[in-house]
Amino acid sequence: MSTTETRADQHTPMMQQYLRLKAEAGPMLLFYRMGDFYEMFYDDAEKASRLLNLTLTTRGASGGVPIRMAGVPHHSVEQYLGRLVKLGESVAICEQVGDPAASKGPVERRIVRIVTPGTLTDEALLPAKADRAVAAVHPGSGKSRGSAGRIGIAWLNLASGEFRLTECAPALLGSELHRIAPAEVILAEGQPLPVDFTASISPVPIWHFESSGARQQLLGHFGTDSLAGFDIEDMPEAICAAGALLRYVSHTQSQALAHVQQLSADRASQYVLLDPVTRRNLELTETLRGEESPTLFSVLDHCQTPMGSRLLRRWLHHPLRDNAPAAARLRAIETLLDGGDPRVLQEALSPLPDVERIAARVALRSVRPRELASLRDALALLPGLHGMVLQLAGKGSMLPADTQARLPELAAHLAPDPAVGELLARAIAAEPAVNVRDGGVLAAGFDAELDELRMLETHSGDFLVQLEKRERERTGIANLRVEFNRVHGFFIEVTRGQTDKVPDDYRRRQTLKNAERYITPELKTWEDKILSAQDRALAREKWLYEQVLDALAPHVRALTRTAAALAEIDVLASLAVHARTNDWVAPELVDHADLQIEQGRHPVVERVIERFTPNDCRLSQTRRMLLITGPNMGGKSTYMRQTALIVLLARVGSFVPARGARIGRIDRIFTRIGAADDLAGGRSTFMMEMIEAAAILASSTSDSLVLMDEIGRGTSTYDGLALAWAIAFQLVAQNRALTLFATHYFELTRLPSLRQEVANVHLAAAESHKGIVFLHEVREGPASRSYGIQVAQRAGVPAAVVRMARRELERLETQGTPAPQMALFAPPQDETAQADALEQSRHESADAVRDALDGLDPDQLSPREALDALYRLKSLAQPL
Ligand SMILES: Nc1ncnc2c1ncn2[C@@H]1O[C@H](COP(=O)(O)OP(=O)(O)OP(=O)(O)O)[C@@H](O)[C@H]1O
Repeated sequence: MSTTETRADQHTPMMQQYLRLKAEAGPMLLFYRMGDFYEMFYDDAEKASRLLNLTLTTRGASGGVPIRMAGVPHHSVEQYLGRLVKLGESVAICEQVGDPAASKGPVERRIVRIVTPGTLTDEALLPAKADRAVAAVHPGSGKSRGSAGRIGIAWLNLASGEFRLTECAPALLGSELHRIAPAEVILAEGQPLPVDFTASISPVPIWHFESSGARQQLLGHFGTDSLAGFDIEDMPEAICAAGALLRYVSHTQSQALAHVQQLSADRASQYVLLDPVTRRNLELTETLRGEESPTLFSVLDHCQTPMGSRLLRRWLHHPLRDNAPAAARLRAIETLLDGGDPRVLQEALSPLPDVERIAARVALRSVRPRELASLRDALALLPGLHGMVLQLAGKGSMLPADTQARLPELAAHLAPDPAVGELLARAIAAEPAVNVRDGGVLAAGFDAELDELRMLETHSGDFLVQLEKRERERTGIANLRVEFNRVHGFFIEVTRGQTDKVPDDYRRRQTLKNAERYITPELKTWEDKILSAQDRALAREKWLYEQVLDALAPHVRALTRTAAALAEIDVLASLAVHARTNDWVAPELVDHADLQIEQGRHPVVERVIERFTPNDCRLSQTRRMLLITGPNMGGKSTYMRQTALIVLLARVGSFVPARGARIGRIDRIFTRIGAADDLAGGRSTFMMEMIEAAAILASSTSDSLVLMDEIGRGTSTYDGLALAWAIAFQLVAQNRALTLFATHYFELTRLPSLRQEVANVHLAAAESHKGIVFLHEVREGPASRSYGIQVAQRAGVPAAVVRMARRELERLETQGTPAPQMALFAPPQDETAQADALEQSRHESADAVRDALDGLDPDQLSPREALDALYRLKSLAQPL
């Protein structure tokens, strides 16, 4: 029976309290604190026992039905929470807040924290090197002026305080979500996410997205009268999303979100657009197999701090369209390299803790004593680091003054108000305890009252020794002992044979088998004093800790800025070190969407291959497409990917693996590489290929970089060839995109004779007596042959099969090119004849379609058969 089916008055008072809290928690799991455990009941118990492999038990009964129960010990709760959020679950944590001694019924309990996959701030639950944002998506009503068809997105990274918003066309929602990569997405109830994206979905009432309420939420949080100062007024749908998001996140935290102090807009024109497929194909932060390395991020990440690693990850996913900010980063890296060895800077950064997340937890008042101690130690190191960065910036001053401003700007944030460091140095013990409740967190000398209470404790040892000595003398009992245990407190223990010597003022406290335990008025008075001193010391420490947090609160913003500067310096140093060790160069950033790469290499493959062959790549207004031919395994994909990665790195503001590079303003990078089945989505490899090609044709511009690898190979030769030809033609003639087009269809190498912006290049291979040798060199002109059979031979295909293939190839080659292909690629002057032939075949195919339709009964078809029929009809309708 589920909780809702049982009448509330059938329950014990405790269960009534539980059900009330459970109603508040809604669909989330409720962790209900009972003593040393968090218990779950009913359906929650069942679900948690399944997800966490807990033992399912029962506790009492309600209306004759046993109540199912499962629990986790409170000391290991973080570990269980970690597992649940990984599974996409949210948990409401309910604690005892009342005083057990003072309460008549069950102790008062309250939900004090809600843990959701996108609102984590606890170090134990967060990945160190990746952000975990929560986003709200608001498919606009179109009611707001000028926002028809726009989708509003807002996202918040609670562990750093970063709060942003943007708007996009519905077609770009997938790209935007993959860029932002939230762990959790908030949507209005009943509204599905209109794109394919894996995240935990949290529905909220639809009115949370309502415009004026959402604005009020934001104004209330930021304490402003208008949103004008944020420069976001042109994004009405995104403002609705931001309001709903802030409401949701505030609800999950028991504290105000004091560190969320800015709301800024991301505009589409800021970044080079990467669609989800391209992000995946280029293996920026995850390999195609879903592993963490080797990726562009894994080879570049020499960051010393987790905040640096997180920023580098963000940079790689946000290449910049404008030259100025990317150039500023480049100049900073150059300056670091000119100034000496950037590894010295890395050494100075390495002891630093995660200041960004510590600052956020200060704001959320959940910071732990040891984090404050590490913040204190970090602040003490900052003056040295500040001097070092300024000195490096000064040394590298060979460069023009305006372009190297980034380092001094960052250095300025490394000198926060000294009051913070001083406060922490005075307040926090050198090595504080893990939890404030354990005591020993505040430093000696910070508070006179605490010192006095602690003094009482310290002197208690002396007092007990004195007392024991005195009592032995007074009673003549030589083995009398004064001791303490948690249950009975202080006592004087006398062995059984000596009890007749005990004076009258001894009161019996406990009888053991061989001894009696007593208390005396003197010991009792002292015990009261000491125990209350301990309690008071703990309470005082707790209070003082809160005072320290209050005093730190106004500095959170500055600390966050310091953290951001540290992270950026860390990333710049990491890129500088990588550039120096791998012989990378600074690219020149230019305005036109041109690419000139001299002796470029693949940043990841060059790390795993002993002798990587560098290659040039030139694409410009007059040379817009390279048709790349060459044998399988010849290096076509590597060449294309390295070109895209070099462009991306340059747009990020990093050095690049090449001897020289001039990279222009690119608006988007598109890739159609490799085969990706979407069996779950019911789409075949060929279908996926065409969907991706359609997207590229629809959106690429003359400023886009397009990589097309073997388009059309997933279908019959003629279909594939025809499609590849038409797509290549369209890309160069209409889209005018900068395109690398790798193909096995030699017929395509005729395209340059029709369009002068297209050039043939090939990956060279040579045949020796041992078989084919791949040279991996890109040379002008088309490949002379495909070497498919030689590659198969090298791959270990049986000799008999290879022999048979050779014979078959010879036969095909002597037969010459089949006729339909000639017709297909006839030069444009044959257009009239072609038009007649087309007209004729149209009539024929219309008849064939009609016949086929007559034979179909839609009610009798399975979805699969319907799809097959649709394909058949489509191919019939295609004029031959
Ligand atoms: N420039 C290079 N220098 C050295 N080795 C290279 C180079 N380019 C590629 N290789 C090596 O050759 C292998 C095959 O490269 P790649 O996958 O790019 O070939 P391909 O032409 O795209 O093959 P296919 O047509 O079968 O997809 C790579 O795994 C890499 O080890």
